[in-house]
Amino acid sequence: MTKEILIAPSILAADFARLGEEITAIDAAGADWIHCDVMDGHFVPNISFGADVIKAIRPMTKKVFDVHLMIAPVDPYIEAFAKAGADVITVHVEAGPHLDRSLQAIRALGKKAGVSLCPATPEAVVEYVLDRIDLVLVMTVNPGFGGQSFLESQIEKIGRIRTMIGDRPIRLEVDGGITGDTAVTVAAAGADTLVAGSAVFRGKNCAEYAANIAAIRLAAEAARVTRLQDISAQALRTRETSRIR
Ligand SMILES: O=C(CO)[C@H](O)[C@H](O)COP(=O)(O)O
Repeated sequence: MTKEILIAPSILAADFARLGEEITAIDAAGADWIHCDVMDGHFVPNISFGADVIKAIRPMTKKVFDVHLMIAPVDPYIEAFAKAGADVITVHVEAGPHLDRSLQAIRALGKKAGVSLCPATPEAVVEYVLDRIDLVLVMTVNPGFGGQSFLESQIEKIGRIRTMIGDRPIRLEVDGGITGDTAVTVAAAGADTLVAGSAVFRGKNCAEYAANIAAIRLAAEAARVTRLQDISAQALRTRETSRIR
């Protein structure tokens, strides 16, 4: 069953010159998590910020810091991000070399562990780490830049991972091109945690950030409820059919 929708604004789209104020603003605007995109110019073709920046902004909010590491190698840096104040640390399947080892290292530091898949990566790998993770992050754009268009090709993958997760306490997060419209699509497919950069920070101030977050949440929550009702109705129909036979 999908959990209630969480909205995680990506600070990649924030005004870096006023990063502290931007964190305070999205906190007040109703962000559930703060999504931090760490890029190394090697695993992805862009450089964003590192552990020192996360440490500097950590005191600005009590909200969960959801740290998405788009870096390779990743293992030598996991501890630095844990110490900087990350609550959830997500690593890429493609970053290697040993995904299982990276996930164990994150949990050994007392943090929640996430695994992320680029758009062209099949989901089968998730099955082998289900007991090591708290989150799966499906990239709905190729990682590296904000403001890209949502890739429809990921919708079925989201649905298959939802089925794979079942009732486990694992969040299913999506990242890239999330707007009010695509929020409906991903929540209908089973996503419960939505990262949004441009669609939140295109606002000019806290009130506009709040309106943008609320619009995405409302759209996604309605789709989630419809999805759950459809599943219940289908289960009921299956029970009725088997009773009649
Ligand atoms: O991880 C990312 C890119 O690698 C960004 O978080 C993602 O693209 C969100 O930005 P937007 O909502 O503007 O698409």
